[in-house]
Amino acid sequence: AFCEHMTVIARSKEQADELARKGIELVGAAEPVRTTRGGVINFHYYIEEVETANSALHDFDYIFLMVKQPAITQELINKLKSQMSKDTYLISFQNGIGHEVRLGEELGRECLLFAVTTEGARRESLTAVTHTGHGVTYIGNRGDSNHFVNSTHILFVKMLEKAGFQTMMSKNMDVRIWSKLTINAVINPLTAILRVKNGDLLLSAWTRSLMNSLYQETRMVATAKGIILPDELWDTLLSVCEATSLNHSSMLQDIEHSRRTEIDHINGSLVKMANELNLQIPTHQTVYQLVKALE
Ligand SMILES: NC(=O)C1=CN([C@@H]2O[C@H](COP(=O)(O)OP(=O)(O)OC[C@H]3O[C@@H](n4cnc5c(N)ncnc54)[C@H](OP(=O)(O)O)[C@@H]3O)[C@@H](O)[C@H]2O)C=CC1
Ligand SMILES: CC(C)(CO)C(=O)C(=O)O
Repeated sequence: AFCEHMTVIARSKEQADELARKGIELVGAAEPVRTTRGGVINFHYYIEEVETANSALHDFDYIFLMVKQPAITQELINKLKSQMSKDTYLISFQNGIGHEVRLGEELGRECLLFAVTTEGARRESLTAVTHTGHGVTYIGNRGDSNHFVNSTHILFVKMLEKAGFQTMMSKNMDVRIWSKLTINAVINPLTAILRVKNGDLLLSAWTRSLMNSLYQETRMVATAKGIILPDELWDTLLSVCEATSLNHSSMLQDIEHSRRTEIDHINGSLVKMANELNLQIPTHQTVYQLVKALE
């Protein structure tokens, strides 16, 4: 990226040391790319030794929170709090729903921005990552859009653009979060349960019918929550399946690698909301239980 200083916080000391030695390698790029820009990127690590090892971290303008929802532990939230000044913004990149309420309660809504992205990335090793697909990233806050007057955000978006990420500020983040939630709540559990690629869901009338039930049930919950989803969302969902037809969805990959999935924050959140609203969403309930059983 084109910023003065960047700190990457890795999971372990081993990873941070490897990154400091080798830089980040972008696999599959036209030309070999390694981010070893001396003095610009620092690599730190999280966990046990964190308090002493990283005690110098502070004064970030923006923190990109790019972990899966189950990784947002209380410990991580406390750590984030300790690294934020009154001028720091935290940008939360998670799929699903639930994190926005929790982070808002813990960190305060005024310092929070949300990102919904269709960029694709996959970590290949401790230091290598593949950019699996170009997309668009929308960034904004939820509810009222006052923060958008902030000119620093405009510069920040320009910086992301310059680094090759198509980025836009959005005043409509609730709808964007819910639209992405709908797409993930349909494609992810079905591909994980059936162990098929995204495009395979389109090949059978049975899977299409399951997709449509999940879709209609999500719309029902969204409407009850006051979220007006776009009319064309079903067509968008089918296009995403086509455009990513050869992909293993992130949930299928998690199941294939025996990792915890984000099901609790995707279909699980919808089931919880439906229960609170006294709505029946049996297809979500069933896929939720099946993915939990697979986990
Ligand atoms: N990948 C993609 O293409 C897209 C992802 N998203 C969303 O973005 C979020 C992140 O996804 P993704 O990048 O794929 O997830 P990954 O799990 O692949 O990557 C997250 C990384 O964060 C590390 N990590 C977890 N906890 C900590 C911590 N406390 N300190 C430091 N590092 C930590 C993990 O380390 P370790 O592996 O060692 O646990 C892992 O390497 C998810 O909510 C996903 O749904 C949205 C759109 C596209
Ligand atoms: C849109 C989709 C389903 C693409 O694979 C995705 O976001 C995921 O795998 O989590």
